[in-house]
Amino acid sequence: MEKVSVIGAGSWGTAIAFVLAENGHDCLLWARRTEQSAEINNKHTNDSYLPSISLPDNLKATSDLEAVARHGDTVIIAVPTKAIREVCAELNRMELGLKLVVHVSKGIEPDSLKRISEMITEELSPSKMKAVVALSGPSHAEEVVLHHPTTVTAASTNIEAAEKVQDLFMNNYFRVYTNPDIVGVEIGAALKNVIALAAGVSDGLGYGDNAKAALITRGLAEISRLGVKMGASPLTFSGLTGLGDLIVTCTSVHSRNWKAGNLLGKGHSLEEVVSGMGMVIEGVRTAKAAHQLAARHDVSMPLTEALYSVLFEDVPPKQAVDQLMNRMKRQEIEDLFGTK
Ligand SMILES: NC(=O)c1ccc[n+]([C@@H]2O[C@H](COP(=O)([O-])OP(=O)(O)OC[C@H]3O[C@@H](n4cnc5c(N)ncnc54)[C@H](O)[C@@H]3O)[C@@H](O)[C@H]2O)c1
Ligand SMILES: O=P(O)(O)OC[C@H](O)CO
Repeated sequence: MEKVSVIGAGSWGTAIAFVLAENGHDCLLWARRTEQSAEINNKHTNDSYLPSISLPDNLKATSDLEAVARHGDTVIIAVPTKAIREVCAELNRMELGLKLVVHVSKGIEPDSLKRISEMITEELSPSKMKAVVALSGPSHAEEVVLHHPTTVTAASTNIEAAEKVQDLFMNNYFRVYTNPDIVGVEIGAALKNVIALAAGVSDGLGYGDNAKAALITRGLAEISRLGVKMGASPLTFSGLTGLGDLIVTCTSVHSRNWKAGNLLGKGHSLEEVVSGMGMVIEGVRTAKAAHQLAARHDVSMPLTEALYSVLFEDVPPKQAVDQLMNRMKRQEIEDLFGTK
């Protein structure tokens, strides 16, 4: 059994730590607020994020970031994308040994257009990091902690590191594959949130399953088109972190991105939706990055652009749909991996 650190006690960090502790690992979880770490240690719950769930007794938490960072040979970062650099900069100031760094976040940084593993590599000195692995896939925290069968992918150019993460997590309800294509895995993970927001908008407008199927399949086409231009393998997008995560996030009642889109489709403002959620809606910030990436790589991403116009250009959702449906005619397959 291994010592593992998890940084971030939101829904996903807690669920990840839950799996590790159930696998018998000595897992220490960092919670920002001391009341939250006390709740995890004393009551074995984290009610603000995973109500009515009993956490394993062997799962321990603290609000001392340095103690958590030092604890494990493997350090898992589970904070929203916008907090990745800040957390890594703090880790970089600490006296730590060489760590295997895993991230479980899903986003792209606007302006720099960096993927999460790129941000981590920029912020953490090589003397602190053996390798970086992205753990990603169709996985809602709420279902993992009910032991519902879940499949994810550990992605790294360092295949031994990916296999190490696979071994840490695998059990009879959490199955982990490996993939060397970390570019494809991180692009799929980030951009599915943008399409899930659009799927929520569609449902909020009262559209049905035809529209949802169109969003998933044409969303996958534009994600793949961009990803391939960025150096990803096209095959990754038909896997768990592409199609798999797109399906779950566009259709699950648990998805914060879908819920946010649904409220937008029903006429709520972005400010209302973001302030009411109380948890991260990664797709909002990623939509900005995706809009910038489409321009940088000269790739057509009509669904992403439509969602962007609803979020940031005050285009009413119904008008965005009309514009999408009235675009110039295209061929379906030729369009898939073409440049425009
Ligand atoms: N919730 C899920 O089911 C799920 C599944 C897979 C991946 N993810 C991804 O995991 C990441 C984290 O999501 P989550 O669901 O746990 O979010 P969350 O909103 O439930 O929790 C976020 C956590 O990060 C902490 N945090 C926020 N800002 C911080 C900062 N500046 N510095 C340090 N800590 C900060 C918060 O205190 C909280 O503990 C996201 O990128 C999300 O897309 C979530
Ligand atoms: O709740 P969401 O929309 O942030 O999605 C959570 C996970 O990414 C689903 O795989």
